[in-house]
Parts: sequence; structure tokens; C-alpha cells
Amino acid sequence: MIFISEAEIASLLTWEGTLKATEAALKAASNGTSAKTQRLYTQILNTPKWMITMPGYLEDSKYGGWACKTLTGNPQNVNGPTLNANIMLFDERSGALKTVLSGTEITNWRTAAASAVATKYLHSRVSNPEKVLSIFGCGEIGRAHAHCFYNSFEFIEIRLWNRTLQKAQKLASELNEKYNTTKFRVFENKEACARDADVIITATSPGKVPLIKYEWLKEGVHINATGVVGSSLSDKTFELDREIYKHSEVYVDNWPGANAELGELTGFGANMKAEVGEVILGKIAGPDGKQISVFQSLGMASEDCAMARLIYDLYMKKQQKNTH
Ligand SMILES: NC(=O)C1=CN([C@@H]2O[C@H](COP(=O)(O)OP(=O)(O)OC[C@H]3O[C@@H](n4cnc5c(N)ncnc54)[C@H](O)[C@@H]3O)[C@@H](O)[C@H]2O)C=CC1
Ligand SMILES: O=C(O)C1=NCCCC1
Repeated sequence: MIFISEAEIASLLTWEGTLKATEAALKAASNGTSAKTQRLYTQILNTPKWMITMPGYLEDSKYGGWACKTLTGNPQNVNGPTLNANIMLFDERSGALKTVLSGTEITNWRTAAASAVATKYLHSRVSNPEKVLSIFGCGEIGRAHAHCFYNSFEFIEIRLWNRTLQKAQKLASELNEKYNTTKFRVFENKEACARDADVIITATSPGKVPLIKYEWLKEGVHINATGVVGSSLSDKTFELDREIYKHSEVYVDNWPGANAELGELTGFGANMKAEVGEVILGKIAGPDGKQISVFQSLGMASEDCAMARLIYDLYMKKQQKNTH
């Protein structure tokens, strides 16, 4: 049995591959070629810690796979990422365990890629060229979005906000240096960061008070809201305020997940419009650019199947090359 470490995975990941694999998974959710599974949340006794199990199957000649991801999380972890993930990849014929892949970077990359694919189909088509992108939350998921969106779109300015200012400053310096640019700018004030933004990303652990208010938003803004609180938690909260949902078209990655985990949004008056895959496939028309669109990202096991297959194939190719 092979174990593919975070270091190996980092050397194999590309945005081009990740975007293609993730788009294939989003499409498959809407054409019946991926398993319609719900994930299982386990609260660790009377603590904020949790475990999520995500079983999935995706049928695709290039990105197909049978896999199960486990995530362990502790939102209070201050000495490193709050999330650890591992993916088991099974042989598609026998069901035997084939590989275990570290899943943290895969999760970060495919979550950012899902937002980028959603932005491409729900916003860029109607509102090109993009001007201002605002990212709220500069942790692992926020950082991956900053890289992914810089490499996928032509934003003039990319704003970064984080609860702790220094974290946003550190990320901005890192990005400006890496890309030899001054596009990444830190905002201390949330409202100033959100105002006039064409695209917004939220990547925090949703707290009791929503992060973003409706009155700050520009007409036709597209929001990728990625922060998730497990459905088993009683005090379920969201990063966007109720007024945003009331005035938005909401798109999801998969209906079974949304029905299980996003029931509250209908109560807020949200127009739960479609799966992103339904728009990709042309089954449903996307936004017209005037209304606010929200991609309420949950994350799908099928995205992890596609990524595990992609990385496994690249890893095996590299091994074969090294032995010849
Ligand atoms: N939609 C999807 O597919 C996925 C969603 N997620 C979710 O993305 C979110 C971010 O995850 P990571 O970046 O890995 O976490 P992280 O802990 O690395 O970063 C979270 C950042 O948000 C900030 N933050 C935390 N709670 C906050 C609050 N209540 N208000 C304002 N800022 C707050 C922290 O300062 C931190 O910089 C989590 O909610 C996680 O569950 C994670 C993986 C996949
Ligand atoms: O899709 C995932 O992976 C996750 N989604 C939300 C919570 C953390 C992991």
C-alpha cells in the first residue's frame, strides 16, 4: 500500500489540473455520474473538536475514483491548521485499499478551485473584466483561494482581511513577493474591504455574528462562501447575513448535501437556484449579472475522488520515470 505525503502532493499539484478535476466533479454531481452521498459529522464529546467522514465515487475516464476522506478538526487549534485530512483511494474493481493520500492540501486546492469554477460560470460570463476581489479569512483555505484566483483571473486589486491583522499582512507580503506584484492589499476594516468588490470569498469558521452585511455589497457581486459549520451543531451560523440570502440567488455544489446542511437558508428567504454543475451543463441559466449570486460551497467527496485519482496517476507516472 502506498502513502502519498503532503510533500509529494505539493510537488504534483497544479492549478490547471486541479481546476479541470474539480470542474469534472461539479459537472458529475449534476449528470448522475457521482455517488449521491452525505457526509457524517461526529462531534467529539463535549468539545469543539469534530470528525467528518466523506465517502465518494466518481465515474470518469480521467478523474474517476472510489475514495473516502476523513477530516479531523479543532477550531481552537492555535499552533497550526485547524483541519487535518486524509484520503483513502480504493481499487475501482475489487474495492481493495490502493493508496492513502494526505488530504489537507488537496482539500485546500480543490475548495479554491470549486470557487474559481463557480466564479467562471456564475460571474465572469456576465461581468467581465473582473476588477476587485476581496478575501475574508487568511487561513489555509483563504490562502489557497488567493493563489488560485490570482492564477485564474485578471483582478486589478486583491484585498485581504483577517480577524488578526498580522495574518493578513503576512499573507499579503508572501503573495506580493512570490508574484512580484502589489495587487494584494490588506484591509483592517471589513466594510471597506467588501465595498465595491466584484467578487468576494469568505473562508472563516462562521461565528455568532455574520461576517458580511448586505448593505455593504455592490449590485451583481458574486460571493463564494466556503466557511462551513457541521450540521450536527445546534448553533448553526453562516458567514453572510440573512439579508444577503434574502436578496440572492444561491448556488450549491450538490443538492443532497445542501438539503442536509443548508435548510436554514430557505428559512432566510434565499432563492436556492441550482447546482453549479447544472449551470455548467447548460440545464439552468446562470445569473444575469444584476442580482447577487452566492456559491454556498459545502465541499464534495467526489471532488476528493477526482483529485486523488489525478494525484495517484501523476505519482505513478513519476515513479515509473524514476525507475527507468
Ligand atoms: N467548502 C469547502 O469545501 C470547505 C470548507 N472549509 C471551511 O473553510 C473555513 C476555513 O478553513 P481553514 O482555512 O482551513 O481554517 P483556518 O483556521 O486555517 O483559517 C480560518 C481563518 O478564519 C479566521 N476566523 C476564524 N473564525 C472566525 C470568525 N468567527 N470570524 C472571523 N474570522 C474568523 C481565522 O483568523 C483564520 O485566519 C472553515 O469554516 C472550514 O470548515 C474547509 C474545507 C473545505
Ligand atoms: O469538503 C470538505 O472537505 C470540508 N467541508 C467543510 C468542512 C471541512 C471539510
